[in-house]
Amino acid sequence: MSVFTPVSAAELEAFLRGFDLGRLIDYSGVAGGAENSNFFVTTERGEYVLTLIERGSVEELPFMVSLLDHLHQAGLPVPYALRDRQGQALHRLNGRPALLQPRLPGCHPGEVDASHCHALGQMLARLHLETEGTGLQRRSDRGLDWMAEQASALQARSDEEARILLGELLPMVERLRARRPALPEAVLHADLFRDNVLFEGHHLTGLIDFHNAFRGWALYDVAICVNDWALAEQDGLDVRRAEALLAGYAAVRRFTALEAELWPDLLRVAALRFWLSRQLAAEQHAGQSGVLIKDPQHFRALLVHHRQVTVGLPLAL
Ligand SMILES: Nc1ncnc2c1ncn2[C@@H]1O[C@H](COP(=O)(O)OP(=O)(O)OP(=O)(O)O)[C@@H](O)[C@H]1O
Ligand SMILES: N[C@@H](CCO)C(=O)O
Repeated sequence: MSVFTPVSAAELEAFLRGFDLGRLIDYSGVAGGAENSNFFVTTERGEYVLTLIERGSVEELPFMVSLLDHLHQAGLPVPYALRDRQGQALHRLNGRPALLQPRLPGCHPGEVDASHCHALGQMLARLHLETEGTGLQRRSDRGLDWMAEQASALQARSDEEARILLGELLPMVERLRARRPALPEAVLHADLFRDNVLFEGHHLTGLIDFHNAFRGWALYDVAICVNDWALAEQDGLDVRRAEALLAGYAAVRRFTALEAELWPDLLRVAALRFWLSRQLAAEQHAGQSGVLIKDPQHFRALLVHHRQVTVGLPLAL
């Protein structure tokens, strides 16, 4: 499991006394996360998730709190920071910034089908429409500049096949950095993998883990989702699931011609970002027990497949 910072029952009871949630009944560390320490907490009033933030700067947290308040008020199924008796949303526990949020119902879909993908596409487009006009601003610490730097560094310590692949990708990253195309922008979740979405059957009940959210190209978020939700058994994309996700999205927000043109590049950029971050995490946590390491090679294989992109964006006629 991935609990980097332990919390004792006495520490949690003291923390909860600041809220109006009744007494602690039970709690347990959550095994699923790879970046933060999470605990499921049951009190006399209900079920909650306590998160201790392990990465990123504290100055960025008010952005996430405001974003989740905004989305919650707009009716999207997201968690949001519960306020204590003093009205405070952000706390500290055991030396870490801490948030307490309601626990959402549902679970991560085991087997993903086209209907899950369609629902996800619709919800992603709603997220973008709800945030495109807000003043919520945050830059990603894993944007194109970071990718260019990390891809060059990885190239220098890789085998020949990876060096060739990175050699193809770096000029594309540089082109996008130089061109800065006028793609539609919104606040992106930027990490909406299957383990950050909850379903009850085919009903989407939760989007969680907004720690990577930032303002950027909406299409990049779509690409991140397609790379995970439409992944085929053999590393390429499953066309049915990819098309269902894109159709769900396009039913709520139409794609533009420029988005259709840059779609193959955005799919590659989205895969590169997670190859690089997984590679760094794998090197950083090598040999440590109890830390969930996600496979970087998976995205490298997907990038080989993405040399030829066969799924296009649906454009309204
Ligand atoms: N509000 C919530 N409601 C229900 N379950 C939640 C909630 N927040 C977190 N979880 C559960 O805890 C797990 C880990 O949470 P989260 O994805 O936020 O952790 P993380 O370390 O930031 O993860 P990641 O691996 O995506 O970086 C989730 O997969 C989910 O099962
Ligand atoms: N969802 C990410 C981890 C968190 O950024 C991955 O699968 O690599």
